[in-house]
Amino acid sequence: MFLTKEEEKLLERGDGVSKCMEILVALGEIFDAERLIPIKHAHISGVSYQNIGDEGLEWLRSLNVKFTVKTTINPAGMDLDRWKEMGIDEDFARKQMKLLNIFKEMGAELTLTCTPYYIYRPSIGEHLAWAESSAVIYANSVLGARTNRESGISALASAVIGKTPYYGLHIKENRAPSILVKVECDCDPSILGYKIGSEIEGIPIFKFNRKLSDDDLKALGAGLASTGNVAIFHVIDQTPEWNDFEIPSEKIVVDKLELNFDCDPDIITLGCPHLSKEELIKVYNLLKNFSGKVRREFWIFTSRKVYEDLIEVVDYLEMKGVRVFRDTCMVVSPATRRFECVMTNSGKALTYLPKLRGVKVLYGTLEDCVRKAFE
Ligand SMILES: C/C(=C\C(=O)O)CCOP(=O)(O)O
Ligand code: SF4
Repeated sequence: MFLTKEEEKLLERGDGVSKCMEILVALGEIFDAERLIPIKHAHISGVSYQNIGDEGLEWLRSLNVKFTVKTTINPAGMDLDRWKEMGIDEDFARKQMKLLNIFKEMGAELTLTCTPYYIYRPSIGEHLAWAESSAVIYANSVLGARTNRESGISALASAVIGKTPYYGLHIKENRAPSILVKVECDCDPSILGYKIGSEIEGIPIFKFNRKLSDDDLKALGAGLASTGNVAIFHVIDQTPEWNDFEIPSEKIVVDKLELNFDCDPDIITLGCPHLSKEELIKVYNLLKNFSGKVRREFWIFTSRKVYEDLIEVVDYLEMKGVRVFRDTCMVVSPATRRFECVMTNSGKALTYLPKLRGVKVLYGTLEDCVRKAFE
């Protein structure tokens, strides 16, 4: 991969910046990138102390570097104000705060959400270096911005250098669909993504018989990326780049989805990815149909921005016994180990909770989840 004189000099410094350059050069060589390109925004995952532990914390501290572009970070392992209520112990909380202080000193905004696009909405064609697969696929598919599916470490290296190797989804022709998915059922987009992700190769373009909302597209992408190596999809008549390419001849038809999860939930959870304002209001409107408080643990996850923008809605949910947490989620928090069976409407959580937290899962639509909470 070609390096400018300035980029060569960064490699020769022998410090944390050189280590970040080495990571980008190694990536560039692996993927045969011709050069590095500047990025507007990096989003780093691997922020929960639960996921990176003491070694990750010490490596981060040893880098001793500063971010040179806008940098946001993924959820931590706890709500920074209500961690005791989540059942998090003091030792974990202390180490998580130490880790967040290192990110802050490096120049990250402590956004602690997997929905940075609700805070900074990238423009079409903008080059990013984002980790967090649900955010990556949303940026590429719904916004037409350009990022590869970065790891927490490669996103961090790009945040320091301000660049990323020019390969993959940064290049227009690599964003073309390779399979048409005709959807002939009124399927939950989250579960559609969850099922299709592992069944297809390449980039899907979907044909729906209805208009999908922004939240439907978010859920479809999160589900797709959780079970498959998909970082972009298109939807005919709906996503910004659907009409820039030929419609592929290869086609599958989806007319029904079968799931077989079964356990009695000791907690119901929503917000993987973090809920949008519209999704939080939807929960509010459903809860108004039930008298009294919920009868099971019901945890909702969203970003601080959405929480603060809808504080009256949050107050109502809390009055009904729902806990609305920020800064974290069931997948990356050790709080989840208190539970055995988690009910959720999120295809991504159905994938990651058993894998990363070792709990059983039960699928329900949003309406099923709210109803179950009162049973
Ligand atoms: C482990 C996760 C996030 C994190 O550690 O920040 C959740 C899954 O990450 P993906 O990038 O969606 O695989
Ligand atoms: S809520 Fe879901 S999408 Fe967001 S960080 Fe957690 S696992 Fe990832």
